[in-house]
Amino acid sequence: MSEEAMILDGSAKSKEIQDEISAEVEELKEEEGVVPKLSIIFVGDNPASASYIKLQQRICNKVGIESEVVDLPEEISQEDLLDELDKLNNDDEVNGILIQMPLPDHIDDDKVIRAINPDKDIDAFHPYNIGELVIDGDAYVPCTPEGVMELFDRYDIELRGKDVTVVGHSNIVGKPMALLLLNENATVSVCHIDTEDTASYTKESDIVIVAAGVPNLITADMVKEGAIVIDVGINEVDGEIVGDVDFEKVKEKAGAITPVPGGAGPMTIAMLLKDTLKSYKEMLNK
Ligand SMILES: Nc1nc(=O)c2c([nH]1)NC[C@@H]1CN(c3ccc(C(=O)N[C@@H](CCC(=O)O)C(=O)O)cc3)C=[N+]21
Repeated sequence: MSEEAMILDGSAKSKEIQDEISAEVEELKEEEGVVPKLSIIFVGDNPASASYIKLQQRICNKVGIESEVVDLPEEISQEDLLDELDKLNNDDEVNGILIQMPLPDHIDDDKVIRAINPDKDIDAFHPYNIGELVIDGDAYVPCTPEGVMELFDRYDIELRGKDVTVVGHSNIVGKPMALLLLNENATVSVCHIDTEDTASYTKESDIVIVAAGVPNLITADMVKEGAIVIDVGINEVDGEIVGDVDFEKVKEKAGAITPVPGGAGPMTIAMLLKDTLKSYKEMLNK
């Protein structure tokens, strides 16, 4: 029998990054007298969003980044939401803007996304930032795939020439993930809901990255011996948080694997902080 997979510890790496950011914020605060600020737009009262926002605010607080939640009622009109967004777009004290998803059904997500000031769009929802990613430019990258790349970097995992399969093709995870990997010269396949035989791709891959939102989607028979498996799924099953990978079985076969919780999630939050700090530094230089 093969050895168990190495656990890629997103929580530990996230703490490492938080310490680095905290030190830099402390230094900048002394020089500038102000700290970076993140504004979170929260429409409605989805409990999952509320708890995620609390987590973000706790970690912002820990590293010395100011955070505010702009709490808006579920029934807010599109126009009023755009007005609130515009206030943040034009507020010199606001460095990062995060629009908590999902938005209510009567709001046109696309209109809202296109209205974010791209310079403050730390989630990289705006087409400007996505376009820069396509040409490997210097702009914001969606936090979750950015966090996965940071995890590869901090574990010295080489991507050049590797066969990688991304399962899931959302605008905020799967697609930008594939572009980031391609920019590092990995050979990338993207599987999704209409892929006929996802296993035929994952079985041949050195690295499998899953962001589908389906518990136990990836089973041990679907991964190559020694492969690296990154689980981006966050699902609630019987009151517990689980990913998209059958973790217990897959870890017997994989070479390295991220746990849920404690894997991609904490890396996402670390990138949120990193990008808010980046915006702050860029706004100082303008
Ligand atoms: N505009 C926008 N940007 C987002 O980035 C965004 C969003 N909307 N809407 C909701 C999802 C969800 N999401 C999570 C990120 C990290 C954890 C995380 O760190 N979770 C911990 C577990 C926390 C627990 O146990 O409750 C972990 O994985 O270890 C969770 C959820 C970001 N999202």
